[in-house]
Amino acid sequence: MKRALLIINIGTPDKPEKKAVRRFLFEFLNDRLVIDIPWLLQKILVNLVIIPFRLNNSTQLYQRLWTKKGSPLLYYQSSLVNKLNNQLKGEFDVYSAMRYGNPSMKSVLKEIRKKNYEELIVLPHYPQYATSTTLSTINKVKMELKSWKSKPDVKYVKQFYDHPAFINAFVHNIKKYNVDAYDHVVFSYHGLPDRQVNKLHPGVKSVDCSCHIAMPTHGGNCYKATCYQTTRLMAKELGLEKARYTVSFQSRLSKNWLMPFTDHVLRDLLRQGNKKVLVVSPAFVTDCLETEVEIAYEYHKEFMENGGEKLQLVESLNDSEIWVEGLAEIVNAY
Ligand SMILES: C=CC1=C(C)c2cc3[nH]c(cc4nc(cc5[nH]c(cc1n2)c(C)c5CCC(=O)O)C(CCC(=O)O)=C4C)c(C)c3C=C
Ligand SMILES: [Fe+2]
Ligand SMILES: [Fe+2]
Repeated sequence: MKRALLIINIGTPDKPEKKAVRRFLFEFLNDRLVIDIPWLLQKILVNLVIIPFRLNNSTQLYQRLWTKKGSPLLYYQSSLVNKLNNQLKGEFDVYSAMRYGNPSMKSVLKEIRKKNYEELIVLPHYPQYATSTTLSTINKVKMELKSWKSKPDVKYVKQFYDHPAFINAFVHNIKKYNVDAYDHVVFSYHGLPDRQVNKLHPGVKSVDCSCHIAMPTHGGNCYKATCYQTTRLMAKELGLEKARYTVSFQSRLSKNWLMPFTDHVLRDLLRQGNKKVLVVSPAFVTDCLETEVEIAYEYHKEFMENGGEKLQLVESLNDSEIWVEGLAEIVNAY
């Protein structure tokens, strides 16, 4: 059977320059599932407030992130897809696209369409489901497919936050560091507005729910619950006691996002005398602005300037052999 696998991540600007960053932020933040407020308010807030006020700072952050090979998110995913193409030869043709920016979903799906595949597996490259990432990606695929006369059988990998292949691959990276040599481990996830998490809590607000204690019955779709579950599974594999780690959320755009915030947690840890901290970021399968700049540069700088001795980020799965094999295992089950 002719099968295609399409791996989609969030995207990155074409260049670390104002014009390209503005174009990227414009497409990203005008998504109705990302800034999920009334239409007119979104247009005013995004285009007259958030983008104008963020642009200089975001461009500087992207300049710090950029390497000779470009943006890590893009080159790691391209390299991963090349390796997967070799690994899955004869079973799948593997493609890479970005939800915002390039390679665009539209252009890659156009290429896929020409090949008349019988089956298409779509894998939004996010371990934990969220409406602003996973659902937005799935909706965009569905929208593009609407105009196809002959459609393949499409399957969506909704999330893989608890898949042993994902957990083991991250644990493999964590074990490259001597966890016992650190005073504390922080599992830092990308944050979400409380509002988006609340929508998945019928009658209960995310601040009052118990998703951080155990997977609730509605847990499959709850980003907060799946972040905590990913952490528990990794901690179990590492033999890490509860008192030795903390879950936190980073990259907030405003207040009323999931708490506790990573920068606050790091400050508190330091105040309590934890001078050596290991940071794991399992919401990202690829290193990107949020890991390389926010954690490894900004949080690192603050931590060290305030008396910390070591703040070590565990590298993400990127294009590692263990993740190539892990993804092959995940998609082969579909
Ligand atoms: C788990 C993955 C992600 C979730 C959930 C997510 C939600 C989310 N993000 C924003 C706003 C921004 N995110 C930005 C960068 C960015 N976000 C993710 C992943 C998730 N976002 C990644 C991998 C990246 C980095 C991309 C790269 O090029 O390396 C940015 C741009 C940078 C900046 O200006 O800070 C914004 C803005 C919202 C509003 C949101 C949920 C509502
Ligand atoms: Fe983000
Ligand atoms: Fe929940």
